[in-house]
Amino acid sequence: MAGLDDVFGDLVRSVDAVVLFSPSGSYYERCADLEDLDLIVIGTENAVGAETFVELPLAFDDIRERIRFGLEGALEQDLIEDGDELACATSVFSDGIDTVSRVRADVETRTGIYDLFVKSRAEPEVIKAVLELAVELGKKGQKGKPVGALFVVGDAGKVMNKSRPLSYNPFEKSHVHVGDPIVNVMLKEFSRLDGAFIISDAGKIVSAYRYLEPSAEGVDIPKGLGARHMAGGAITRDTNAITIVLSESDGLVRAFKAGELILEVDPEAY
Ligand SMILES: Nc1ncnc2c1ncn2[C@@H]1O[C@H](COP(=O)(O)OP(=O)(O)OP(=O)(O)O)[C@@H](O)[C@H]1O
Ligand SMILES: [Mn+2]
Repeated sequence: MAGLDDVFGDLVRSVDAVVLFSPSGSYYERCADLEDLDLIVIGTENAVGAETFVELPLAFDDIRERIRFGLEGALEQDLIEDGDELACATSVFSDGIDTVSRVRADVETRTGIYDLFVKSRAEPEVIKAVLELAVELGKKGQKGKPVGALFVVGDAGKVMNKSRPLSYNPFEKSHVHVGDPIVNVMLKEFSRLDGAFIISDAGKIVSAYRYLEPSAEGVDIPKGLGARHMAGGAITRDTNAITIVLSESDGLVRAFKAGELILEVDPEAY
């Protein structure tokens, strides 16, 4: 007679590594005792002090995104290899780990999402802060109305050369940075007006109200989107900046790098 282990055991049979997403301390301890198995912890912070850790810039509500991002990071850090079979344990319904997925590491399906944070010119914390701001802005809108915004992050000198002012720059003589709560309020306020925000590698707000004039050819953008996304994509081919774009029309937040659409998230899902 077959037991449950015979059926579900296949999920974890002869995997190359166990990947724990934000485990509790006791869960991690239990797994650390498993013999002959590589153990990788992935999460927004290394709360259990794991030896082998991959940082997530966001908690990623969508499980597939969470696992995909985490595994891209693990591949990037050479913790796993193409073709490795992995037992990924994460929480879906509760706070604790309640789900195991068997996933095959595949370099072909790499989206560049990990690259976006870790291998861009701008600091990962700056990109993370701008992404969080765009998600927050997308969630709440501006006084209840949907709002669009375009943030160009990194390589600011070159971006300034490929853009022109639409209005006076309220950040002209200031030395303020993204992530600072007061600055975030200001950015939200200014997002009602036209143009792009230009942010330096270190997160300094260089300018608001910039009209981007990239010389790069148009890039592929999803149907229904227009000039904001086209310019936002193209400037990343022209410069080493990345862009984070909140769409007023469909409410999604997108990130572009090197002319490619890398990330698409629904603010409502966070
Ligand atoms: N080249 C540009 N540089 C900076 N901002 C731009 C540029 N082109 C358009 N925008 C801004 O984007 C706004 C919306 O333009 P448009 O509707 O064509 O873009 P979109 O890609 O469809 O974005 P959305 O989904 O938010 O409507 C414009 O009002 C303007 O503020
Ligand atoms: Mn539009």
